[in-house]
Amino acid sequence: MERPIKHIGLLTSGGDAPGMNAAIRAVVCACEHYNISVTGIKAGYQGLINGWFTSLDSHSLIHSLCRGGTLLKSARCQAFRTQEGRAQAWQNLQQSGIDALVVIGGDGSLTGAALLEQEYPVAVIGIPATIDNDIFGTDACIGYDTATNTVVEAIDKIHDTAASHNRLFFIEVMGRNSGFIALNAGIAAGCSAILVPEHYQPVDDIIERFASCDMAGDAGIVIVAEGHQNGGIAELASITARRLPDFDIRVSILGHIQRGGSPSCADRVLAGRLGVYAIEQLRRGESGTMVALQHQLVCSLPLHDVIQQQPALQTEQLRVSRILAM
Ligand SMILES: Nc1ncnc2c1ncn2[C@@H]1O[C@H](COP(=O)(O)OP(=O)(O)O)[C@@H](O)[C@H]1O
Ligand SMILES: O=P(O)(O)OC[C@H]1O[C@](O)(COP(=O)(O)O)[C@@H](O)[C@@H]1O
Ligand SMILES: [Mg+2]
Repeated sequence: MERPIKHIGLLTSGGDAPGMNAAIRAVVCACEHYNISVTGIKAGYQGLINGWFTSLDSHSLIHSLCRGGTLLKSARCQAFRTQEGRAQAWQNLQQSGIDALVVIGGDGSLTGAALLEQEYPVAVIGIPATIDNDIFGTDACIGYDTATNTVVEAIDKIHDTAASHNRLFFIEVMGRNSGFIALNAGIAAGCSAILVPEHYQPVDDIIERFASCDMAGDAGIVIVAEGHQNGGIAELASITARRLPDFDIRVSILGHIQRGGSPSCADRVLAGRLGVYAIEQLRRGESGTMVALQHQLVCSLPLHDVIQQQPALQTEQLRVSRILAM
């Protein structure tokens, strides 16, 4: 039984991710298709609390598909973590006549969405978007494919100079608590070693790996997720330098270039499919769920299941990464 959703609110929250604009566009196009009006909420939950609302239509989103970042802007908002903050958010939704909220964001944003849905009578649906790819229940999050490609391109370039100078590079990539970027970019860029937060690998393993290679005359790249468990990347490099004095070692932190840029084809298509499906699920009366991709098909699952679990790195991929490391 379809329920009459007439007016939705839409926001992007947490770290921006390439493809968020494509998701905004998909939601707006689906709403126009199904005669639902859309209010854009600026700067995530901060704008929801402060009432930073704006109208959105598909004409205002021409050319947005190829742009990184988010036209709605994003934020990390402490106030939404409090009951008072969420009460204010609910009041603003009610005053604007919004009967469903679509949240595009990462694991934190989806946690906030689940709480709001639990506490107040408003339909809420989540769309997974984070370069970290650390959301349970979906094969991919919007932004991850683009970010990983950005990392691979950057490492390929560093590899050129590393090889020319016979240097060993430690390259830090994003991933506060998750190693998806490091693992997959590490495989794709042919890194010598991959350090991820999920699996502790002692520094000794890295040192042993290079010491046994007689590497003073060759290049090597160690890719390190920022959340890895061996201290900072600078410390990692300096321990290695002390133990392998013949090696010419450099550190490179890729930083926020990983979050920007035009979204890949895969991210645009994912955003399009999930955006449309989110509106169709709301029309079917669904709430408190996240739309997802599983085995190449769109589906949805309860937000509570999503936020209580962490997606695991596949052991098969870890094994492959070790076999392919040179
Ligand atoms: N436990 C929580 N309760 C309520 N709101 C939360 C919670 N965790 C995160 N949020 C909200 O979601 C926002 C984005 O979360 P964050 O973890 O920074 O990014 P992401 O959604 O990309 O993982 C936070 O700034 C906060 O407003
Ligand atoms: O830009 P900020 O606020 O410093 O955040 C950096 C963090 O955001 C991310 O890029 C994305 O994380 P979220 O999707 O959880 O926001 C992390 O990889 C990184 O640790
Ligand atoms: Mg997150």
